[in-house]
Amino acid sequence: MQIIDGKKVSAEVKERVRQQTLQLKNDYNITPGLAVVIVGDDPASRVYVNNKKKACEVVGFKSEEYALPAKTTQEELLDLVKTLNTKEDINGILVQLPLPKHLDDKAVIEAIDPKKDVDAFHAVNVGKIMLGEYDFLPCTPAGVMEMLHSYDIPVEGKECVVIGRSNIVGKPMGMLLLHENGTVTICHSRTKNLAEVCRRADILVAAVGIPKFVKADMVKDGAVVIDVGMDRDENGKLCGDVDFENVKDKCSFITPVPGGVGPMTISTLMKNTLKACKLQNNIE
Ligand SMILES: Nc1nc2c(c(=O)[nH]1)N[C@@H](CN(C=O)c1ccc(C(=O)N[C@@H](CCC(=O)O)C(=O)O)cc1)CN2
Ligand SMILES: [Mg+2]
Repeated sequence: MQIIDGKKVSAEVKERVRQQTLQLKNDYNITPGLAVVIVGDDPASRVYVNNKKKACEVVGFKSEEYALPAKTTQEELLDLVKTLNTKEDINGILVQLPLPKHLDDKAVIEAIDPKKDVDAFHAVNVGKIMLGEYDFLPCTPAGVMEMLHSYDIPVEGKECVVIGRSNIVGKPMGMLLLHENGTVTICHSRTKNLAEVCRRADILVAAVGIPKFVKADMVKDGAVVIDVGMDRDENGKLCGDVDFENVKDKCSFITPVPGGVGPMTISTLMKNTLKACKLQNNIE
């Protein structure tokens, strides 16, 4: 059994982005810029936003934070997004989710210029992913693929089971596995015989949002288990969707929480921002 080290792979990705950013600066005197928008004071969102700004510093990007109060109106938020769409020194716009309940996240995402949508949440980018002709990939699923590549884990012809069908993770995750010729099943709360379906998986991706949901009897011997969960256990400790301690010995590879998929989400965001900058400047 091997534990997939997301921190290590993420650091490698960021180092590649840093080198390319240096090159961009040398050749064209251009520095990629990312705008990070956070509304309200959700403590987890604050941590993620800080980590994104830190990552920008590491790779040599400019970052701008727009921290808006929880009572911000839909109109105010849309106005900010529209302003950022036209800012020349901003190549990527990221609105941290979840937004406070009174705000319509769909409308906000659709207001982002697709060329600056470094989360790849906009319908135009989602459509391009479906067609396999994309500029950006959504950060978490693309981070998972990067981990599989980094550990030379083949997808072609494998039984891939994704638990969860969110627009952010489950659905695009299935699509990316399909692009690499995996045989993909997406499970959800109405799936019958879920444990049986999961036991078929050579690659099992858990993105349900329920702490320690995946138990040992749902995992085939030698499976690759990827845990996208970011949950809290009964003691309030950070854990994933996989019952790691009881599952790990059945796996060939497994991702831990923390230190697995989470850091990959942020390094993919750096890749996307660099790509957005290059595309907007007609480079490559
Ligand atoms: N606009 C977006 N909103 C959200 C996204 C997203 O990709 N775009 N994803 C998640 C949150 N998220 C990034 O925004 C994210 C979550 C977790 C991590 C991470 O590195 N986690 C660490 C543990 C951190 C901790 O101690 O709490 C780990 O797993 O090691 C990074 C990014 C929802 N919103
Ligand atoms: Mg809402």
